[in-house]
Order: sequence, then C-alpha cells, then structure tokens
Amino acid sequence: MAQSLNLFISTSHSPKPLISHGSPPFASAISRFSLIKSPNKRPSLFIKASASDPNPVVLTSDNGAGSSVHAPVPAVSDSSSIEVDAVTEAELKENGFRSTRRTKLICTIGPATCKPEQLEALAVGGMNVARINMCHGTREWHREVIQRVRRLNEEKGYAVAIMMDTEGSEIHMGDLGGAASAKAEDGEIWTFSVRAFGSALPERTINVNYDGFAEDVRVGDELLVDGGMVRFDVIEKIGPDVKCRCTDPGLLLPRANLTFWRDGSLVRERNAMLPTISSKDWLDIDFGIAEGVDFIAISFVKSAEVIKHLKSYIQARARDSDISVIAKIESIDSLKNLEEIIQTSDGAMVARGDLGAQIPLEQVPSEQQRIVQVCRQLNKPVIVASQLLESMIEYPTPTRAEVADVSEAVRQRADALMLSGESAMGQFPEKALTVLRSVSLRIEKWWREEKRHEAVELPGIASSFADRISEEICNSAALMANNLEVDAIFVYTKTGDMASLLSRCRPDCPIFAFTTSTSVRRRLNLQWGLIPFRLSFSDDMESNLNKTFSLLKARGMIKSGDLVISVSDMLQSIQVMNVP
Ligand SMILES: Nc1ncnc2c1ncn2[C@@H]1O[C@H](COP(=O)(O)OP(=O)(O)O)[C@@H](O)[C@H]1O
Ligand SMILES: C=C(OP(=O)(O)O)C(=O)O
Ligand SMILES: [K+]
Ligand SMILES: [Mg+2]
Repeated sequence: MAQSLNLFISTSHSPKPLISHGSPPFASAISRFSLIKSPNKRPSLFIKASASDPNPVVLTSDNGAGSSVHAPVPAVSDSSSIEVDAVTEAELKENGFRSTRRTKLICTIGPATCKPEQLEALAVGGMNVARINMCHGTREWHREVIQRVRRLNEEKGYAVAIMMDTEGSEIHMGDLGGAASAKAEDGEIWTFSVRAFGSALPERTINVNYDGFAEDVRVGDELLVDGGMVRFDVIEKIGPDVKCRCTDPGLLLPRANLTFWRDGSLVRERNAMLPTISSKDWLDIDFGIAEGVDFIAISFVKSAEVIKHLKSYIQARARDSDISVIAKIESIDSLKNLEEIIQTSDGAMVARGDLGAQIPLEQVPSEQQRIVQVCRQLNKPVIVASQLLESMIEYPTPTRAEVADVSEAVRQRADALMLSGESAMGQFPEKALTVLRSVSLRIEKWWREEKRHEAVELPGIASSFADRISEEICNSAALMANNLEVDAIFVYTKTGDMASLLSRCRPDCPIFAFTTSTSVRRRLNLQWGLIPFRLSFSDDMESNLNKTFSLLKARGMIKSGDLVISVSDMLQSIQVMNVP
C-alpha cells in the first residue's frame, strides 16, 4: 500500500505550485499524500507496490555503528546482490531501526590504534570516520594507515571514511627528542628555543617551531602549553633562547600548542600573520588528494577566503573526487567570521583544545552551542572534538563529568563526536569508543522517549525555487515521520543534498540514504542519522522502491509491514507506505 500526493510543477520559468509552501505544520494535513515534482522529466509518477523491476540495482551500505562482529561480508560488485556494511547490518537486524545510533563517531588514529586488528576493532566498535593528524607522524606512516582502512573496508565490508587534519601554522613545541612526555615541576627553569639542536636535546629544553618566537615574546609574558595545562613565566631572553619559570606544573607532550599572554590577553603578533595553510600543509593536502581522503580538516581557519581557495585548489586537482573541507573553529578570528566560514565550508569542527587556549575556558561551552546551532541552520555537519573522555587516556572508566559533556554534545544534536588522544595514544581506545557509543545511544533514546522535539528554528536556506521545494519536502517528511512514528525515511538522492536536508531536521527515525556515487556516500557518513547506501537507481521510483525493498528484505534489514516514508530528489516527492 502506498499513499501519495502529486505536486505538478510546470517547467516554465514562473512555476506555480499547486500547494502553498507553508511552514512544517502543513505537513500533517498532507501526510496521507505524496508530493511529486518533476521539473525536467515526466510530470509525475504514482507509486504502487509491484513486483516488476527491470532495472538492476546494486546496494552498498555505509556507516559503522554496531555492537557485535558478524561474519564479514566480502565486497561484491555483482549487480544482483547487495553490498552492505557488516556492522550496520548487524545493528539493524539485532535492534531494529529505532535503536540505530544517530550520532557519528570519529577516532584519531595514532600509535595505539594503527595496526590492522586495532583498526578493525574500532570499525566494529562504530568508528564512522578515521582521523589522521598531520601534526604527528610521517606521510609514510599516514599512508599505511589509510591503506589499512581502505583494505578493511574492501575485505571486511566496513565503510570507514578518512579525515586528514592539517598541522596549521600556529606555534607549537618540537618533538621532545623522542620522549613520549616530559614533566615540568613548579619553579623549574626551562629553555624554549628556536635553535636547531642535533639529535640530543639539552635537559629542560623545548624546541619551538616558530622562528619569530624569541623576538615576539617579552619578559613578563605568560607562556601556556596546550591551552594552560602547563604554565610558565618568561623571565629572560638570550638570543634565540627564552628562559621560563614553571608556575603551573604538568605534563609536556610532543608538539603541544604554545600561546603567550600579556596583561591577560592573548598576544597576536607576527604569528597572527602566518598563513593558515603553511607550505608543509600544502604538501600534506597534495598527499591527501593523492590518497583520496574523504575529508580535509583545516586547522586555525581565520576567514572564509582560505576555505574558498582550498576548495578551488581541490577542484582543480581532483576533478572526479569530491573531498569535503571541514573548517576547524579554534581561534578568535574564526569565531568572529563564523557564519561566513561555515557557509563556505562543507562542515565544521568545534576544536575545543586550541579554542580553549584562545578564549577563556568558561566561554567554550556557549561557543560550542553557537557553532553547533549555526552549522545546523546552514545545513553543514558539525563535529564536537577534544577532551571528551580525556581521563580515559589513562583510566578504563570516564569521569561523570566527561559523560555529562558527551551527553551535552549529543543533546545539542551535533553530527559527530571525536576522540583524540583517547584513541591515538591512550591505553583504552576501544573502551573510549564504547563509552561514546553507549552514551550517544542512551541520550538519543531518552530524547525520543521524552518526545522533546526541539523548537529549533530552521531558517530557509534555499537559493532557488527548486531548492526551496526540496527543503519544504524534507521538513514535511521529517515532521510526518515523527507524527506517524514511521520506522525509517528512505531518500533517493544523487547529490546527497536531500539526505542532508532530512538529517538537518533530526527526525525520530533513521534515514536510509541511497545515492549513486561512492564519494557522496562516504561524505554522508559524517552526518547525523544517515545510513548511506550506494545504489544504482533509475528515474523510475516504483522500480527503485521495489528493488530496494526486496534487496533489504532478503538481507533481513527490513520486513513486511514496516512503515516507511520515501523521498526522492529526482521526482521531488513524499510517499508513505508499508513494506509489502
Ligand atoms: N600519527 C601519530 N603519531 C604519533 N602520535 C600521535 C599521532 N597522532 C596523534 N598522536 C598522539 O596523540 C595525541 C593526541 O592527538 P591529537 O589531539 O590529534 O593531537 P594534538 O595533541 O597535537 O592536538 C598527540 O598529542 C600525540 O601524542
Ligand atoms: C581538534 C583540535 O585540533 P588538534 O588536535 O589538531 O590540535 C583541537 O584543537 O581541539
Ligand atoms: K592538527
Ligand atoms: Mg587544534
């Protein structure tokens, strides 16, 4: 049974909709129908379940999310079979639609997680995106990680996307001469130097990567390591060496970020003029393009210009791949230019580590909320990052405060949460991922139980009439899905835009996003509530739906009677139906 309503739009330049485009409440009035708009193609199509489907369809699912390992599903490209991510499949079969995790999880890969079996454990544990931080390690090391992830995806049927994060040109310490960390005690005198030392670093000496460092700091300045985890007072300058006294003791980690403060304010001298993308970053970006990473995250973005520049660079270099550019919001300038940066980017990261070193810590939570909100309004995925489970670097259980912090990010409905040191070099990477997964699931469930649909105002963002129709359809479909308590929304989308628009509404049910392109599929892997599938579909929605139903039923991922809303961007339409 399918219920639908057609909406005809003429192909002329002054289209006249048959139905007025009100705000979402009108959706309940039309919930028994389907909207179908077809600008360039046949005017409309009615959906009715039937068994005839001449078009071969290939399905590939994305998204790692589950809790248990199943027999790996080898990748197959035979057009009569389905290619489904083993983890998603297991989760759907075991827990049903309602319990799939909506919040996506990112793990930074480091020495604790780079082996194939460690990467696999993370994939099984629900890692949707693996992040490599070009601040650490060599390109060869990162290449190996990328290849291992890709191999796992191919051989075991996972679908983990890759995010490359640039080093950026802010000031940071050197490598500690190979030591994993160094302890700075209260009152100790340490030397911060721009000199090039040989292999052996003198005792209590720290290399600084920024040549102008000794000239820019002044005696009396306060030097903050990693946003204040360790503090020093500058007491003397001798040529390239800056002598500092430790005032807040703590652990110094390799390549930790350095900021200096004068009269209570962050000093932004010549270092503020350093290019956002350094020459080393450009080489890393070339590397990322060559390796076909899915996302490039840019550190210390100051303005929209650099994002525009990078996007056209990528466009020119990698015409057929579409790499998403994520702006890391971690500087005062990025907060000032927030809206235009996010508008220009394909997504943003609340990089709380460095952000907390540039603004007072107590301002970080409200800025996080603002960034998450702006991203949601502008329809860009947003990642909340850094120190979510910091204590789990050393301990197997998180603090109550960390669980509350994770819950808050989930409650804000961020698209994704990210582990840094917890997964890169911590002692309990898998446990940390399990905590993110179970807290996300619990908070999401709580929200649904409480029926706390947020009163978030979603402003119109469409720039054309056709886009406005897509937006209205998605808003309405999401509302209908909540009101009718459907099991899933299916979206057939070539560009991924309709899937993003649905995700933006944060509906109660999961969204199965069928798309023809592998790169779009991987990109959608980062977005809230989306379960991306690759599917070679036609313009014939009846055939697409029947094929999808039979393929998913054969795998036990859906069953007869499940209530589904289907939306398509080829024939802009909404249909409500039970799986036959
Ligand atoms: N590729 C790598 N090689 C070695 N160590 C790494 C690597 N990636 C991350 N780490 C370690 O994990 C820590 C946390 O990672 P991350 O938060 O991404 O970096 P940072 O602390 O520089 O902001 C780093 O400080 C570093 O000690
Ligand atoms: C994610 C961040 O960036 P990085 O780990 O590269 O410093 C951060 O500063 O929070
Ligand atoms: K970085
Ligand atoms: Mg940072």
